[in-house]
Amino acid sequence: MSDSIIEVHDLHKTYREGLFARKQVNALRGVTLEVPRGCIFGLLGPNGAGKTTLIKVMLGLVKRSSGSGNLLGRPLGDRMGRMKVGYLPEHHRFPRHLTGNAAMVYYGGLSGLSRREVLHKRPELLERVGLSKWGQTPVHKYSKGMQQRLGIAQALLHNPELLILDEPTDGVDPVGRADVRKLLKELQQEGTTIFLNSHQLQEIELVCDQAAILAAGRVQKLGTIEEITKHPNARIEFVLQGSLDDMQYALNFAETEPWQTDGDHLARVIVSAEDQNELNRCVDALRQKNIDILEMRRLRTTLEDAFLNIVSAETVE
Ligand SMILES: Nc1ncnc2c1ncn2[C@@H]1O[C@H](COP(=O)(O)OP(=O)(O)OP(=O)(O)O)[C@@H](O)[C@H]1O
Repeated sequence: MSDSIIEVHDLHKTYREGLFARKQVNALRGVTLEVPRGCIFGLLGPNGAGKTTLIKVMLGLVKRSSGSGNLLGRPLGDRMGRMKVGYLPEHHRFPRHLTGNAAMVYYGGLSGLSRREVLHKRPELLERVGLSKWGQTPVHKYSKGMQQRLGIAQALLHNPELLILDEPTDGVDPVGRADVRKLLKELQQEGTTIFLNSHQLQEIELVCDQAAILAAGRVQKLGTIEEITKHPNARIEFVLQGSLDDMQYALNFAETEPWQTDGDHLARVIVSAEDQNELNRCVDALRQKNIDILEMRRLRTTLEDAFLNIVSAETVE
């Protein structure tokens, strides 16, 4: 049996609107991806990329136009599969008059839990999300970060195997974001798989093991964060000490970016080395000239760079 918790294959979704449904929006145009059990998976994409549509199709809240897939081993939209999912929708709003405690009972009821079951689980969950002292307070007095944490607590009420969070840190300040990250890591350690849809690239980079970049309804890139941020041409940064003339002589065969030097004995230079042989050749040439290699590191692009490259390429096409 596959150990993927989500598998979707060639998913398409076309919304039809307007008079006689003449206007069509192709929100998903052949999405294929797999999410391994136990990982924190990030879905990234610009506005309108199709992220929320993908989540809704996975949950069966929106009907797909074509394609197939399964969620927790059940066909997409199947009720049994959905029962093991905790979901925090984008822009969710709690009824303003409810207290935190009452909101938990209300949402627990929507997940099919009895009041007794909710009362049993509620103290532990509110404690986990740092809201144990706020249960009696009306939700409209909560900050945005507190509301999101309460949203996560309600999504956890029925011990889901998979937690799907649509923009969980939207509008949350840096301290609140760090709290959410810590909570997600703890949940992962306890065996929960987390599917996170976020605009916050740095959040994804800090918390996710794997990610997909979605643009214009298609997966443009999929893999571990390391794979996504790997630079196509390996760039190695050297910090060198010794005679500047000798350094430049030693590396004259290599492709380098402009040198930065202190004008005396120290230099920082970035070398493009296609493979390990070329890197070894640089190191050998430097050492033959008695140059000290103080630092050597492989440069990576940030997730933001990777994202912008992919998204701008998609816009140009
Ligand atoms: N119910 C709907 N009817 C018609 N078009 C829709 C509907 N829901 C979404 N769309 C369109 O489908 C496309 C994808 O929207 P979706 O909300 O899935 O994107 P998103 O990546 O989640 O965007 P955002 O980051 O802005 O929330 C957009 O062009 C959007 O306008």
